[in-house]
Amino acid sequence: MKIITKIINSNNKTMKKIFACLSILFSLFFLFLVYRAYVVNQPCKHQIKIVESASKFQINNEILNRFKNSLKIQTVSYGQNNQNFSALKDFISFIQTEFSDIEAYKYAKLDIINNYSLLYKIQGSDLALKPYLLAAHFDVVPADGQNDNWKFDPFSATTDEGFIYGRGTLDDKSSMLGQLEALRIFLKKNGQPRRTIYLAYGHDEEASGYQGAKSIAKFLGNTTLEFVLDEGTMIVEKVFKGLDTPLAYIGSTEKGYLTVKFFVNTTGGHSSMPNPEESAIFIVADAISKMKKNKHPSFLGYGPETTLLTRIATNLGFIKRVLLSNIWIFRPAIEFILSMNPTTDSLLRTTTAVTIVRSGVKENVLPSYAEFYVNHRIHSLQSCKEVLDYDLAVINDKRINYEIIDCSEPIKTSSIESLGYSIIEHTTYQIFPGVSAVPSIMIALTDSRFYTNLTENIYRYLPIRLLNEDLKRYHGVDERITTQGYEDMINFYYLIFKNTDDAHLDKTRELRNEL
Ligand SMILES: CCCCCCCC/C=C\CCCCCCCC(=O)N[C@@H](Cc1ccccc1)C(=O)O
Ligand SMILES: [Zn+2]
Ligand SMILES: [Zn+2]
Repeated sequence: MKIITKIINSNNKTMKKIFACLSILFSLFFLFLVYRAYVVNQPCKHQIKIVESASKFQINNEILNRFKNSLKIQTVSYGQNNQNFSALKDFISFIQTEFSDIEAYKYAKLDIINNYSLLYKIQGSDLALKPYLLAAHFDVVPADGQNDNWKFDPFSATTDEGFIYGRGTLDDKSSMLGQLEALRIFLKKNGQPRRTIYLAYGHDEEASGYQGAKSIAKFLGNTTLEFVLDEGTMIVEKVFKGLDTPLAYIGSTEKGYLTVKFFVNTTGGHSSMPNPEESAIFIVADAISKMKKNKHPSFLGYGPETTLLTRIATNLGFIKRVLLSNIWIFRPAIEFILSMNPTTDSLLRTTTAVTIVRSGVKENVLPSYAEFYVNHRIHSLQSCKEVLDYDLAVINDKRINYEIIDCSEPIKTSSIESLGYSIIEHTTYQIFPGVSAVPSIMIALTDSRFYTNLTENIYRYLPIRLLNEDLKRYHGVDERITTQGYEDMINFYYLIFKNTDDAHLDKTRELRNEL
């Protein structure tokens, strides 16, 4: 300020002219940034929710108890080919008993794929319309981690203050049971659908999906689908400060996946004569520390997160809207801010999580072996190989070996102009008025990755409203869903069946015009 005052008060006309020109240029540039934020970056038609909300069904105790009973069956996956197979069989019997009417429906067929996965097909009346597929899975992650102190037994399906607590309430039994309840209502009210429906329920999604969804995809062979809707991101409030509008994040792309085991063999010995340079544990600890300090690079401004953040900008206040509408110039500042929140940081880059560390056999023995597992979620602009090469460069220690445990390349981004996206968006506005939909990045893997040969239109989206702090309940403690949330889910899937049946390709634009 002192410099500006000095220039204004000085007799130096040249300085004054330069200052005046710079002030004009800065003002024009600022106006340009504001123009881009408020004129160029408009809430696109997708985000204008003028859709009438639909009449909703009330769920009764029978439907609620059926869902709760499904949660009590402990269909736990511990790893590939390491599952509670008897519980999976019990669950399949439960579903076949509780939804025997669907299986018996004259246009319905149920195939049990690879012994444990389920594929329902409801034959549509209009063979000119492409079928579509709703996916879910009924296996769950364990709920007995060392520090898992649940409020209630994770498999008791206890109801408390409007919430149903249990492993699988969010991930992913609610969508499976919700779809089946909605289908039962749809068939009763409307009879045979026009468009063929597939319901694909995997039994090992939490153990990679290689036995379940991958086998379902193989069974479907050359079937061409209009779209796939699987579990995924959801309606989340307050993902970051200043974002008060609840946004429906419809995952139109999915990050890749790479798990690498790094390990070292050294000489062991008596712990009374330790050599730090030869310590297997120190060697892996140094490697882990290097990985912590060297996150994978941010791709902000180059990947699908750019579209997402630019759309989010239209729901923010002035400063944040100007910032996020001009990522090209404010990239470093935006990166710094988004990197501080694990959820938003996961949009920017390939994430690195050290999830297992093993070494040692006895407290007075120097271990001769140590290993650690790194789980990466790969940004859509990277590949498994690039991520591994970066890890090896960061570790930079020839003593450390590696083994690739699992790898899945990022999935191609699906169009948001498709019938499938339009219907998911439209249905969201019908069930969740006041919500704005944005195409998002599915930061975890879903079974839908196995369906890329059946359609390009794959969306990962769970129709549930959560608060940001609820996200840690996924695979975490006190996973829960409100009874209202489960009711909304059933109504959402009912309208998916109805809207998909009413809309056909040339109606996409009509649907769009309604938005
Ligand atoms: C500003 C943008 C914010 C975005 C908000 C949405 C944030 C979403 C947060 C969490 C996503 C919930 C994930 C729900 C589905 C999880 C599916 C899952 O658990 N998949 C497993 C599959 C797998 C893969 C390999 C081995 C075993 C299992 C996974 O990804 O770990
Ligand atoms: Zn899941
Ligand atoms: Zn999961």
